[in-house]
Amino acid sequence: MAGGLESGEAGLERHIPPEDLAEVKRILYGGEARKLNLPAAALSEAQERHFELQGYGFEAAPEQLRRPRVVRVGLVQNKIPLPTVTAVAVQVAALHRRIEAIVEVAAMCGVNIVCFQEAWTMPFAFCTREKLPWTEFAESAEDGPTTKFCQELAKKHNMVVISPILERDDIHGGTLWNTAVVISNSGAVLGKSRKNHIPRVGDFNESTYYMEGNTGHPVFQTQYGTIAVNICYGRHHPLNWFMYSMNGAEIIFNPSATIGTLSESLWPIEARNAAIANHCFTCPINRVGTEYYKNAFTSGDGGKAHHDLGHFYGSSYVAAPDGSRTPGLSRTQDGLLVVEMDLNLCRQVSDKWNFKMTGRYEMYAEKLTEAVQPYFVPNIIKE
Ligand SMILES: NC(=O)NCCC(=O)O
Repeated sequence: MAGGLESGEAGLERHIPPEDLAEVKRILYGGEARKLNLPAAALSEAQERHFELQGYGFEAAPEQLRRPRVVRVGLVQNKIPLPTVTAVAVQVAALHRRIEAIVEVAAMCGVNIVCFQEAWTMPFAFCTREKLPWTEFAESAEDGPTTKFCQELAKKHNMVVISPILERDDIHGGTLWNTAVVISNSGAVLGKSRKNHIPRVGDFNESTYYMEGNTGHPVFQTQYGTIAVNICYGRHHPLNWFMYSMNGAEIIFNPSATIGTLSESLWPIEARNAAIANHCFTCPINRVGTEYYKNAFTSGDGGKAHHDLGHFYGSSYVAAPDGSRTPGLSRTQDGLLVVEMDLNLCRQVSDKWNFKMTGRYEMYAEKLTEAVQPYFVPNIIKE
């Protein structure tokens, strides 16, 4: 349910007495995030184009030997602009136009790396279990029309673009994957990262469509920092975040599609905890709106057949390695969140808390190797 609440933060601002608000935010959010001074032209374009624009910044302490490594990321959340019965090519074109308009504003705000929501070129139709027309939205990650479109955006705006799509892998028998394509600011395709964990919960029937990813935990060395993409349900797997971090990711994006009744109470916790545990920035992004399907589907739970998966609650935010976070974008509106961060904060927090240094990885590696064997005997001490 969307309910009447625009965002959790709006609720706090409305109901917490002004004299307590700063302390409440310190306890809940690790402090009041610094507001970015975004260009007036960008704010008015966002208003004109009907999306929310918010900007925040995270600082690091000055160092003697390293210059600040300041980067601006842009997180985009959006509704599907057309009904799901519209012709596939028309829906894709409308989404391209919508994203193009938002990315133009991101460029005005000096964004260096932009990330879109999971499967951004299509409705999140995996709940239906119907193959057509949904599999027709799948494209080549290397040279499909959406990748070409994003390459143009990247070159035009000198921006790294993370484009999560439904991938059709023609060199492997047309296999489908849920894939984030990472495009350098030069316009070159740097590579791709496939979704490792596929949900088996509620109406998220994604295993009907595509396979568990086989690209591991790649990180991408960009001009602006070392980045990785942990797609949606991978958010619930601490070891998945950890593996990207082990490969050196300083920013881990988490393009998602998830609904209020299922996960809204988990949303503020999981990515934020991953930022703390791995001394990195995390950027969870969720789509917005309710998407309706012509044919009703059931949840296999004896309940009534229905035409929608539920309300995608947006609320995209950024969490920093020191545990602080930005407010979330709206629960109901399209939005662009611009966040400036000094990546030096990652090592500074690591040197303070030493989670990487104190992690007993060799002990876990040895025991995990045993635990995944079929005849593993758990270490339980009995009387
Ligand atoms: N897209 C996706 O994996 N959704 C599953 C639900 C969730 O992870 O909250």
